[in-house]
Amino acid sequence: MTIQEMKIGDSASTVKTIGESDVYLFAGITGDLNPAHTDEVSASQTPFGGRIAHGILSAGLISAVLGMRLPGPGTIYLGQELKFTKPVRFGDTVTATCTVSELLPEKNIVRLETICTNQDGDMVIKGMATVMPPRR
Ligand SMILES: C/C=C/C(=O)SCCNC(=O)CCNC(=O)[C@H](O)C(C)(C)COP(=O)(O)OP(=O)(O)OC[C@H]1O[C@@H](n2cnc3c(N)ncnc32)[C@H](O)[C@@H]1OP(=O)(O)O
Repeated sequence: MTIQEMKIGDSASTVKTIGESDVYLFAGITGDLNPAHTDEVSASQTPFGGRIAHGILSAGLISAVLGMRLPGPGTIYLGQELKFTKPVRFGDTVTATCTVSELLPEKNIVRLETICTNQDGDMVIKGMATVMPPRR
């Protein structure tokens, strides 16, 4: 979508269950082998009581919404604020939702509220994205 086709309140989502294989693939791709994600014995001694997903793996679903749905293909990601408010555990189903909150047509820039929730409706990530939508 171009900025002219978007309006405040427009929203899009994607859903994914985050499995152990997703976490291990992400660890391998990024080199982030933090025991919080990869060592059940060590992670069982943390306040979370077991392994949790990388926060930025779940946040990647926000990028998927922006690049594939709203605004969609051709979007340039300019910035992202994130707060990780609850852990994502192996097997959790995360829904990432992006909602248009500000349109700056003179700069071709859009700001969107970005929220991820789990299958219980708990917010696991909240933040704001800044993007440049395709011009046509
Ligand atoms: C290197 C990479 C590692 C990873 O990827 S780890 C995976 C990603 N991270 C997570 O999954 C963390 C998810 N977040 C949580 O589970 C919870 O969140 C916490 C356990 C960290 C804290 O929760 P609680 O113990 O209930 O504390 P509270 O009462 O919510 O907050 C206490 C103070 O801490 C501030 N705070 C809490 N979370 C955040 C955050 N995400 N960003 C910034 N500040 C935070 C609050 O404001 C507050 O402060 P005030 O008492 O002054 O109001």
